[in-house]
This record gives sequence, structure tokens and C-alpha cells, in this order.
Amino acid sequence: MHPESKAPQSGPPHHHERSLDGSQTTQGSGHPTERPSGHPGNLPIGHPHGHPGAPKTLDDGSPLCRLIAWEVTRSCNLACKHCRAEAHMEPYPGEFSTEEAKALIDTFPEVGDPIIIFTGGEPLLRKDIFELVRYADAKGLRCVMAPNGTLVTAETARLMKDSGIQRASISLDGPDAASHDAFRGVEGAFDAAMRGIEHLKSVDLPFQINTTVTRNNLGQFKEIFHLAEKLGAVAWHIFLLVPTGRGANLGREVITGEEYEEVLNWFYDFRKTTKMQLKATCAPHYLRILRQRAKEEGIPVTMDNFGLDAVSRGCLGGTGFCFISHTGQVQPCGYLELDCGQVRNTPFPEIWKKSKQFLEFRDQKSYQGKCGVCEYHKVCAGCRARAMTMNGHYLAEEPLCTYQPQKLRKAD
Ligand code: HEM
Ligand SMILES: C[C@H]1O[C@@H](n2cnc3c(N)ncnc32)[C@H](O)[C@@H]1O
Ligand code: MET
Ligand code: SF4
Repeated sequence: MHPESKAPQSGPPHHHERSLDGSQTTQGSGHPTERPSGHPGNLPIGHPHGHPGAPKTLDDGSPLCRLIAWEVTRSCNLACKHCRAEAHMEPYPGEFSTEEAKALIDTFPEVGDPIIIFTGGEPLLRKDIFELVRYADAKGLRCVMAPNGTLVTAETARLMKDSGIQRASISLDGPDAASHDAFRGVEGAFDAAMRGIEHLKSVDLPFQINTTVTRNNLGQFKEIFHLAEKLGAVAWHIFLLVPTGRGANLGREVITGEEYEEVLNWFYDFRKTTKMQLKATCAPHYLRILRQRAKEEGIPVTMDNFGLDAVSRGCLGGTGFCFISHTGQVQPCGYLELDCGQVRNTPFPEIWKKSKQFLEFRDQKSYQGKCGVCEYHKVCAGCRARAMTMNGHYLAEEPLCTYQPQKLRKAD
């Protein structure tokens, strides 16, 4: 049984548009109700920053690509209120054939030794998904998958494990069925994800919980943390809402800069109480806050004390991470639909090395406003997706940062 069986059975009435298999159920648009940097010691998927002694850059001096989130399909059986992809169940035109997908995989080793996140949409809806994972695994690539959990059965969990998936992420946006299902747009999503997690455990496949933080679940943040721990997750990654895709309609769900500081300070404190790896994605200021707090506490920011957080950067878009869409568009991340190149026209490694926007992301001088002069730039860089959607340009300053860089203070 999942540990939240005590959760209240009666929640607000929800209008669900789909059932878990993607078929239409009730009508209506759905009320707006509610809805790693891993630590090296225990990261079964290996060390995303390379092995000691390994080259630190590609041969042309470009940074190594540590992680690729590849949207293998955009189709999805859920209807999350915040979905950046506005994903729906119907097939999307222009998705990669098996042969095209394999040819793309062939190019991944040329940008370093990246971890490949098979994401979506719902990756398990792709018929050849295990063939692709097997193919990538056989090339020595570290493969992880980001299913929403509802389609993880005894059989698919076994296939995930056998094809070479080293870790799965399951999204939980609420600590109970009422809140999670309302946000994910489908009744039964929570219970199905809980069953999915049990199947992953049965085949010994480590999993992490991904949670999108919104105004609505802010009050349940600690409960979700405790649930992730109770379930046995190896990591908890939080994603702070980016108002894009369906999320663009959730402006009021975006928390303020001050609330942001508070959440990330909690996050810093949670670190000390858990074995789970905690990672703040789309929350680049976390690494600034970590440094500020560590300084106050007199703790040096070393790998021994903070794992990969000691050497990582808040926003890795275009510097250590990139996203490849279901049609082959390369983007800094999934939340920023910026065309940095199309892998059908230009080989992926060339895009990684030469894309105009990626070169801009690698140079602080390109950044505008506070981010351009901030002494924490190297560990933060602001969320480029929120800069775009909230401040109108992908190089604008992070809209939800309360920090005043020293250079600007002196100028006052
Ligand atoms: C091991 C260390 C890991 C690091 C350093 C890491 C880092 C990142 C980064 C930088 C992003 C992009 C955030 C953005 O778009 O701005 C990201 C996104 C994501 N990560 Fe991780 N990650 C790690 C492990 C994992 C694992 C093991 C999984 C899943 C099994 C995972 C699932 C995801 C997903 C689904 C996304 C969002 C991609 C999208 O749909 O747009 N991550 N991660
Ligand atoms: C990979 C993670 O990205 C989350 N996700 C999907 N859309 C958005 C958005 N607009 N903002 C933030 N996170 C989002 C998913 O809920 C999943 O947990
Ligand atoms: N569908 C998966 C999830 O919800 C991953 C992609 S979300 C855009 O976690
Ligand atoms: S957030 Fe993920 S699970 Fe939800 S609709 Fe989008 S792709 Fe599907």
C-alpha cells in the first residue's frame, strides 16, 4: 500500500478530461482547481561531471554536454495543467522513426559522455522505446527515463530494467490523490503512479521524484518531501513552474521571488535531514542560496560537503544540458522553445558546439540586467525560460531573483 492511504477521500470536484489510457472521459476544459546534482557516492547512473582525469572540454574547447533530455514522443496520457508541452494523447506529426532516432543516438557520444533522459510526453507510449534504450545502452550511454508513472506495470518495469534504464523519475505534484490528480488532469493518476513505483521497486530500479512547485502546492511542500522519502526515492528534484505551454495560463500559480527564497532555504535545510539527493531544477538561485547559507554556517562548499552542488551551475541550459524536442529541435531546455538548431538539418554535435544561442549562454557578457553583472553568475545564470516568458528575452535577468549583485549595490 502506498503510504498516503490515509489521504482524504473527498476533495474538491475535479473535471477530468481523460482516463489513464488517454481516452476521453468527462467533458469540459477542467477547472483551475488545484491541482541531480546527485552526490557522487550514491549515484548509480554515474558521475555526470565525468571521471577524474577525463577531459574537461571537447576537442574544440566547447563544454562537455552532461545531460540530454530527449523528448522521444510528445504524446501523453495525462493532461497536466502546467505541461510545457501541452501534451495530448493523439499522435504528433514529425516524430522520429526508429532509424532516425538511432542515427541521432549515434551522435551523442561526440559531445562527451552525456546521461540521456528519455522524456516526453510519456516516453512509454513510444512503441520502440525499449529498442532505443537498448541501442543507447549498448553504446555505453547512461540512460534514464522520465515516465509519469501511470504506465509503469510489472511488465514495463521489467523491460525498463532489462533494456538498461538506470534510474526513472516519477512526477508527484501533490502528496495525495486529490491534489495530484487535480493538477495532472486525470483521476487515478496518483494511485497509478504509486503502483508504478512499487513495480520499479520490485525490479530494483532506482527512482527519483520530480515535483513542480506552484502556489497551490507550496503548503504541501514538506508533505511531498516526506512522501518521497517514505517511498524510498533516491532523489527529489524540484522544478519551479515556468509559465509556458499550458503553464502559461497559470500565472497566478507562479510564486514570488520572496517565496522562492523561502522554499530554497527550506530545501537547503532538508538536505541535512535526508539521504535523498536533493536537486533544484529551474531554480538556479538555489546554488547562490546554498553558498550564502554555507558561508553563514562556516562550511566550505566542497564536493565532500555538498556533492555535485559544489561544482554545478543553476541553469545548465546550453552549457552542460540541452533538450531535443519530438521533432528534433535543439533547445537549451524543455521550458524554453528557442530554436538552437534542427538535428534533421545539422548534426547534433555541431549544434552543441556552434549554436549562436548556446555560445551566448556560455558568455556572461551576453546576459542582461542583474544576471550580466552578478558575482554568482557562474553558479546560477538565472532561469532563461522564465527570463523569456516573463521578461521578454532569453538573456534578460531572472525575474524571480531577489538578490542585488554587489556591482549594482556599489553603483547605488
Ligand atoms: C544525475 C544528475 C542529474 C542532473 C544534474 C540533472 C539535471 C537536469 C537539468 C539541468 C535539467 C534541465 C532543467 C531545465 O530544463 O532547465 C533537467 C531536467 C530534467 N531532468 Fe534531470 N538531472 C539529473 C538526473 C535526472 C534523472 C536521473 C532523471 C530521470 C530519470 C532526470 C529527469 C529530468 C527530466 C524529466 C527533466 C526535464 C526535461 C524536460 O522534460 O524538459 N534527471 N535535469
Ligand atoms: C520533468 C518535469 O517537468 C515538469 N514540468 C512540465 N511542465 C512544466 C512547466 N511548465 N514548468 C515547470 N515544470 C514543468 C513535469 O511535471 C516533470 O515533473
Ligand atoms: N511526462 C513526464 C512527467 O510528467 C516527463 C515530461 S513532463 C513535460 O514527468
Ligand atoms: S507534464 Fe508530463 S505527464 Fe503531464 S501532460 Fe505533460 S508530458 Fe504528460
